[in-house]
Amino acid sequence: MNPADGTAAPALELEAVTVRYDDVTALDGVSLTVEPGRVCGLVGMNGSGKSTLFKALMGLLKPAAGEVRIAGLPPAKARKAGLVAYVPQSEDVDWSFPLSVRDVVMTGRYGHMGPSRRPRPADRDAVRDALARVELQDLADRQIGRLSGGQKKRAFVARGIAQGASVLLLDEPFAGVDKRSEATITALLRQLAAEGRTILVSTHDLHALPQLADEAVLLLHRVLAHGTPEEVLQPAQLARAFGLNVLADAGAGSIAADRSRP
Ligand SMILES: Nc1ncnc2c1ncn2[C@@H]1O[C@H](COP(=O)(O)OP(=O)(O)OP(=O)(O)O)[C@@H](O)[C@H]1O
Repeated sequence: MNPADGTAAPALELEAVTVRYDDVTALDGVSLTVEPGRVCGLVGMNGSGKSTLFKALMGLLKPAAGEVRIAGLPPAKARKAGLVAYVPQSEDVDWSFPLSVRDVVMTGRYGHMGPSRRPRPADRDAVRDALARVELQDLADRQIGRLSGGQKKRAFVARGIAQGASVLLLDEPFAGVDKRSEATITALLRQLAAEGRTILVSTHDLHALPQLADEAVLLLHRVLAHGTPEEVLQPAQLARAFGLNVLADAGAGSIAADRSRP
């Protein structure tokens, strides 16, 4: 809540945020506001700063300048309060870790447990409900690495649901995922937003953006455009974000920029 006027704070707010890795400026004065209950698609070429933006929102990277707030709170406080959940890129997860799907979802409850981390009935109920929500209840005992790409993403979304997060950050949930799983995850994210959660999701699938997102951001270290998916997907905007090759692709009936990445 905004104490000044009693209105709800934006779900996500960045104000002139600059993040540097030594001499690389990954984010350069990024300002962005996303209101509660929205799905916002984050689009940009490889290296444009999307993962850095997520890490800044999670408080994992400290901006050299500017301010980040989640539901009006600094990221560390929002994270401690369990308000924000992160679904990382698949490469950033050790899938050989000996945890079942249920165990992974249970880690979302740690903030609700005491220091012993012993699950109580309320924690088990929350995990069961979250698994049902993403339709993974039948695979709950399977080792997490033995899921398909789409199922792994759903397990992490379930972790965020069990946590009770109001903001979900998803870094390329559709990478390496087939079209059917992509549709399932899209429908799930839309339902979660309809219930009032806020979703920021990076994606390379520009064709699917209008079905996925209420609004979109085009990033190239700065915010090049922020508007409806239709506004953001204008060829002139895409050319600025991706270079001219995307225009040639669009002419050939494909605007899925750099999907050929390894
Ligand atoms: N740990 C790091 N040390 C140095 N430079 C980094 C580091 N992480 C990212 N960068 C650089 O910061 C810039 C933004 O990287 P980031 O990973 O945020 O991009 P991205 O849009 O998520 O890319 P991708 O689509 O490939 O995941 C790039 O130039 C990248 O090389």
